[in-house]
Amino acid sequence: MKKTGKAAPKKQAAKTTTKKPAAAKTPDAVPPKTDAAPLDLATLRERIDGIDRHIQELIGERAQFANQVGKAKGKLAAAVDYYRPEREAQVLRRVVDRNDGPLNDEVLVRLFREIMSACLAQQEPLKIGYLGPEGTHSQQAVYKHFGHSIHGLPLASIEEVFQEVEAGHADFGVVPVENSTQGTIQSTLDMFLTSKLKICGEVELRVHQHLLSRNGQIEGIERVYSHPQSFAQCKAWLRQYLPRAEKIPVSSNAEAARRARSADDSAAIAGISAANVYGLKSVAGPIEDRPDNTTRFLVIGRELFPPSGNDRTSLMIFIKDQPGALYHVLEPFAKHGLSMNRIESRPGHTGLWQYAFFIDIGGHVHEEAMRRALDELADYAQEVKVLGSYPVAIA
Ligand SMILES: O=C(O)C(=O)C[C@]1(C(=O)O)C=C[C@@H](O)C=C1
Repeated sequence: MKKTGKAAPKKQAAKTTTKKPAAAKTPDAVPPKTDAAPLDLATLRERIDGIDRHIQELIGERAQFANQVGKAKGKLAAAVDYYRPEREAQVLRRVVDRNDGPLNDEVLVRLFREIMSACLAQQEPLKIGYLGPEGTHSQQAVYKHFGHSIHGLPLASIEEVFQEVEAGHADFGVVPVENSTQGTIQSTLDMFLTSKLKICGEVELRVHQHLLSRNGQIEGIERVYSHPQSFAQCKAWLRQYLPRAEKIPVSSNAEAARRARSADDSAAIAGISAANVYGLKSVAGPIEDRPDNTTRFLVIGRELFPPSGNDRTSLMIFIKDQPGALYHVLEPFAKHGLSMNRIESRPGHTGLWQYAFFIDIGGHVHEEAMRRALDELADYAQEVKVLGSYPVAIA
């Protein structure tokens, strides 16, 4: 959101107990007009100093209560046992509901996530595995979901992220599962064919790609490194501006940035955070062909968490080889008022031409409607695996 730069101060410590009208949610909402003369700079800063003192006291107080909540949970073994994604989702939804501007929902959710992240890290920071190296969009997704008070473990592959969580070396993992421009990341879905891990969260990240190079100049660029997904997201831009440059696919955008830093005639397509990590300059950006380019990531862990009130369930279903089996498998969800957001089939690795259906349904497996639907479809399914029930992504 663009700040308005208007001098009028925000209502001081406004308590908003009622839900705001929809119109007030516009990102560019300006502070209310008053007849009072604008305050001078020194007075404004004095007010800000006062508010900062107040915010700091409240954050300290909140951290103390969070610590007591931790103690009330009893003597638990590790940070992962204190983490409650369903509670975090409820806290953040309330933040969104209360938001009266001028900061937008995304900004406020980010600030509150950081506060909860710091509160939780008082016990011990969570260890989160992701597809590294540092500077990837996966790392950004980790911070968006868990805040910065965590210990990030950059790993070499999606498979390794699963392995490290399974082995208990990481508390959770964050893996990309689909992109709005490029579709499913099949290697992630395939991991669920054999993995026992549960999906315990989802993160949606607007992905902005930049062309990065050592000197920030487009002239003289002979080759471009990037992950194949990122090349595909920037196809039209590359065709227009660098049609003759060699395109070299590598394992991650961060790896592309690492290579581009060693020669002036090379560039990388990567997120802007890779520019900071690898000391590169932005030649152009954002350069993705679709401005709403978004990647959805899954948070994987070892257990299923209780409902948050607005959840999604991911299932993997093998159907019986008989007429109408897929129809009968899907019918109970419609009957019980559960909406299906996504269906995808992948070779099941169980026999020739056998397919696994990956299905996302609104609701949680601990809820009655979902339990009934799962009971009813059992007759037509060879196998049903609940991959997880988790809070729907927030802002
Ligand atoms: O409510 C809890 O169970 C807490 O531990 C507190 C808190 C928070 O800061 O609000 C911290 C970590 C949990 O993941 C959820 C919430």
